[in-house]
Amino acid sequence: MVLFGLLLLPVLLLLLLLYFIVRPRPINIPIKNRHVFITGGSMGIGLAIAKQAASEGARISLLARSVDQLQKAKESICQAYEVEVSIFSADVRDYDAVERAINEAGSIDVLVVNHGVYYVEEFETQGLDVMKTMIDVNLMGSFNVIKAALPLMKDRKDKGPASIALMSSMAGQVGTYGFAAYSATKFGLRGLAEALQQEVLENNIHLSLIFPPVTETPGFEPARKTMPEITNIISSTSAGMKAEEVGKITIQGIKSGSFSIPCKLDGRALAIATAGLSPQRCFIMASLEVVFAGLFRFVALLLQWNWYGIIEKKKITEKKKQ
Ligand SMILES: NC(=O)C1=CN([C@@H]2O[C@H](COP(=O)(O)OP(=O)(O)OC[C@H]3O[C@@H](n4cnc5c(N)ncnc54)[C@H](OP(=O)(O)O)[C@@H]3O)[C@@H](O)[C@H]2O)C=CC1
Ligand SMILES: CCCCCCCCCCCCCCCC(=O)[C@@H](N)CO
Repeated sequence: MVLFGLLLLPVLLLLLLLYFIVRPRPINIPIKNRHVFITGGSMGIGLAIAKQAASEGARISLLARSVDQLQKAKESICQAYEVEVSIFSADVRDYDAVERAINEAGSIDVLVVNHGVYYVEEFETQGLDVMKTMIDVNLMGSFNVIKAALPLMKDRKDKGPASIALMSSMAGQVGTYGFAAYSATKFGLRGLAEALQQEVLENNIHLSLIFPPVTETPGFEPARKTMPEITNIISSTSAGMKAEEVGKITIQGIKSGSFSIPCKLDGRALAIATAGLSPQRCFIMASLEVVFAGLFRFVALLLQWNWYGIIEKKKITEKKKQ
């Protein structure tokens, strides 16, 4: 009993301390009757996020390139929910086109920067042009969207809590074989989010980063077929998800104002292992991070041991074949 009390006391003190010091402070971001603008919202994870937001009574705007696909997405949302849906065709690499679309859409309460492309291949064979495409779309495209939206977001009428949510990936927490350029873009989004949060908190704007594992989407189909076997094995460490599940978790995470939004239990462990100096609003999660950091670092080292073993074996069998 006494021993139990002695163990419990420091945990309680830690919880109490973190309850007072976590920054930014916890926040809830309402979705109902607010304007949710989603890039890459015409299919896959983006469309799933749109449907979830629509089911909770938000006004929806979708941005992507293909007008056909946007039209289909709009129809599928309007069939299921009675909400207003606007669509905008623009390439996120074209700043002027993005700015025009966003100005037409009007002040945004929740900006979901979800668009993205992924081409999976070893660094040595992947062309620089393909790498540059990923950087231009995933990273510069995200800068373009936020740059165009921020002035309007700051000027929003209701001044209620607003959100900028960026779609990263587990490959934005762990550099993964075959994902050199892609991982770089997704790690890049984290730097952007951490820095920008410090600048826009005074405007009641709150950043989120979502870290899904492999997810069944139209875009993932071709990627699955061409990815190196080692990439397939390593990325299978975390079980795949359906776009609808990621959509639900994304909206839930945004509403609860979470900075990091992992998608499953192992994702939560990975978020703790890679917490670094990122903000944490929830004192319970903050306490878990403090207590479990060492243990999850150990698990991470075991994973690296496993992955490097797999890579070594594959390279040996490849050499034997030659
Ligand atoms: N699927 C997965 O396994 C995972 C995906 N992610 C991330 O989730 C996000 C969505 O992925 P997913 O749903 O699979 O992707 P999809 O390929 O299924 O859909 C991508 C969306 O982005 C749009 N898009 C692509 N390029 C541009 C561009 N240059 N300008 C404007 N819009 C563009 C597409 O429309 P259009 O082509 O018409 O422009 C489409 O709406 C991406 O950021 C991805 O990196 C993260 C983890 C896992
Ligand atoms: C300490 C606890 C650890 C928990 C397990 C960690 C597993 C990491 C696996 C990395 C998978 C990367 C998949 C990205 C898929 C993607 O982004 C798509 N675009 C793919 O095409």
